Amino acid sequence: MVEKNTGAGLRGQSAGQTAICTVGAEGNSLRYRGYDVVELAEQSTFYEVAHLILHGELPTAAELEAFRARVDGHRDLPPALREVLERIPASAHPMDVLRTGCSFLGNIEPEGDFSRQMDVAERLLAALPSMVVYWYRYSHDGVRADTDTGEDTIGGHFLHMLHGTAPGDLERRVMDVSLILYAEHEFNASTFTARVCASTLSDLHSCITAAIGSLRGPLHGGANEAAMDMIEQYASEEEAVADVLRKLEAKELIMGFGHAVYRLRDPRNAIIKEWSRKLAELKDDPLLFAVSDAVERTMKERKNMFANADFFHASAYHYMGIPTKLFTPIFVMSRVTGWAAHCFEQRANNRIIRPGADYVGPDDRSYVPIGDR
Ligand SMILES: CC(=O)SCCNC(=O)CCNC(=O)[C@H](O)C(C)(C)COP(=O)(O)OP(=O)(O)OC[C@H]1O[C@@H](n2cnc3c(N)ncnc32)[C@H](O)[C@@H]1OP(=O)(O)O
Ligand SMILES: O=C([O-])CC(=O)C(=O)O
Repeated sequence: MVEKNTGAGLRGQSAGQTAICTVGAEGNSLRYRGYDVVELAEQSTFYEVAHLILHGELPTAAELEAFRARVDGHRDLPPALREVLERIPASAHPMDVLRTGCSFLGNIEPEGDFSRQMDVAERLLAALPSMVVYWYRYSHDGVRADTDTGEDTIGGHFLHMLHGTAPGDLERRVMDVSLILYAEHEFNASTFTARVCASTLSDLHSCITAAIGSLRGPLHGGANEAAMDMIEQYASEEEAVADVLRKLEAKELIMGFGHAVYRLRDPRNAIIKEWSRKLAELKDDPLLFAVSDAVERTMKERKNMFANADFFHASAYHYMGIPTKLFTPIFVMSRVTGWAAHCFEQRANNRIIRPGADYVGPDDRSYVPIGDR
């Protein structure tokens, strides 16, 4: 008989060291290279945080300008990549589009020597938003969207390309905060995927492509889309509460709740929740926020469970007119910084990642020729 695997999902086990990020000894806080994410979300910009994660330190004013100029200068897409994107149907999931786009870029702009790893990371940071919106606008509206938006933030660039007009200041700031919150999270599933790939000394495009595939699932990054699919069904708070209670009774998962490492709260939730509230006010459209709030209260009261980073991202993105299927790609646009930094860290002190396994299959037996079976 197979015994219950108490170490399932490697939960609670250390799989190595990192200097990039920690959720703290209590698993209740989040720090990027020592800086509290709450402080970063209040005071910094995503470009500063991306520099911190990729280059190890917050930039000086001159370093920030140089970094921004390098990244912004990489937004355009080569014609061969545009052709590939134009062939992908509107029915595709944009996470699959990013997976293909990232992989294709690895063919036409290969990393080659690892000394080019930072160039590749900065190129991907700039190109992924252009890639996903270029495909979206072409496949859905027949428009070849201009990658030259003149926007000086990555979130602003994404919204401008998507809607064809400059976003408002609130939307620009919400996108920047969202990208800060999603940038890095220690040994989560997609980052660990990237590190396993890096540990074979593979190229950075392969590591990031693998990580995109891992983030796509609804138990990880895909939860922001799954949360939206749920909350948009409810016409009132009462309807939301009744349906969540029914789901809990049926032992269904409520997407956007629970966490593999946090036990009391996800520190990112209160931040994005507040921005979602501000957007609801700005748009004079309180329903989705009220429904989300009711779901959060019900989960706390009935299950003692808290919302994770994904839950209020759903309403926040929706208020900014972002189609649901582009939610998880925004996570990619940010987390590419964390993934790349982890690959660099793995490469700097590498040993191939290859855990053991407890064998629970049949005892030894002899081969039986096919005619005798
Ligand atoms: C940015 C991010 O990636 S954050 C995560 C995003 N994912 C989600 O929101 C998906 C919904 N949540 C989940 O599926 C899980 O909470 C995960 C995947 C995040 C963590 O999984 P685990 O570490 O295995 O969860 P954990 O051990 O805390 O689960 C304990 C119990 O709570 C239940 N539970 C966990 N999450 C939920 C949920 N969202 N809704 C209802 N019940 C839940 C589990 O089924 C389990 O019940 P059991 O003891 O009867 O089997
Ligand atoms: O750490 C995790 O398991 C998931 C998560 O919150 C993240 O990747 O941001």
